[in-house]
Amino acid sequence: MKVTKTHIDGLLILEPKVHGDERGYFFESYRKSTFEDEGNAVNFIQDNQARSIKNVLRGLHYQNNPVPQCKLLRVLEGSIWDVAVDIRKGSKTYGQWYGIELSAENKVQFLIPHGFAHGYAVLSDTAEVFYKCDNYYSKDCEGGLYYADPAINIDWKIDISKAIVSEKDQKQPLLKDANNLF
Ligand SMILES: Cc1cn([C@H]2C[C@H](O)[C@@H](COP(=O)(O)OP(=O)(O)O[C@H]3O[C@@H](C)C(=O)[C@@H](O)[C@H]3O)O2)c(=O)[nH]c1=O
Repeated sequence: MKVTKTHIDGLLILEPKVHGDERGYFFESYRKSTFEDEGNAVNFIQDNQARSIKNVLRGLHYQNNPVPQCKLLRVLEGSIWDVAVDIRKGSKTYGQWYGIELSAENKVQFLIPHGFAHGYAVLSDTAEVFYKCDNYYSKDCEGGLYYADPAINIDWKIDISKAIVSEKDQKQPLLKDANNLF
């Protein structure tokens, strides 16, 4: 697994070594020691899978303390533009976002630690997204930010006027009004 750091501390890009042959391919999709080697030991305890159609935009979401979630994202079918926003108060990159295309074809994975809001937009006709989490889902601790907050100014790589967004996500607060950040 090739691990690349981004300019935002803690966000990692992972690229598995794919062994191709006449049968198809094989790769290790998860190896715990990868994160230990990075000094970032994570104990994943929940897996999620979501299917979406083109232009669906999910997010921005995070979970508050005491159950923050570290997420390891990958795409099983199609492609998405995956975005993490640094919401760690005091971080030198607070309020900044990082985006990366994850697809079934490129097999890239994205590690989003505690202290980030996360969302993605679907670029392909359909996309099947799979992610591991290090804490269980807690409805009571859900937090969110408005995906089109001008202060964050995310380029979602889709026509935002065509974005398909849940009712909940249309009403998420702006970063300046969110009072439960990290
Ligand atoms: C996230 C989650 C949702 N649910 C339920 C709640 C609800 O009835 C239904 C759909 O939930 P949502 O609308 O919140 O699903 P979704 O908008 O896909 O939420 C996800 O968005 C991405 C961007 C993330 O980062 C994830 O952590 C998660 O928040 O599934 C669970 O049972 N377990 C879970 O872990």
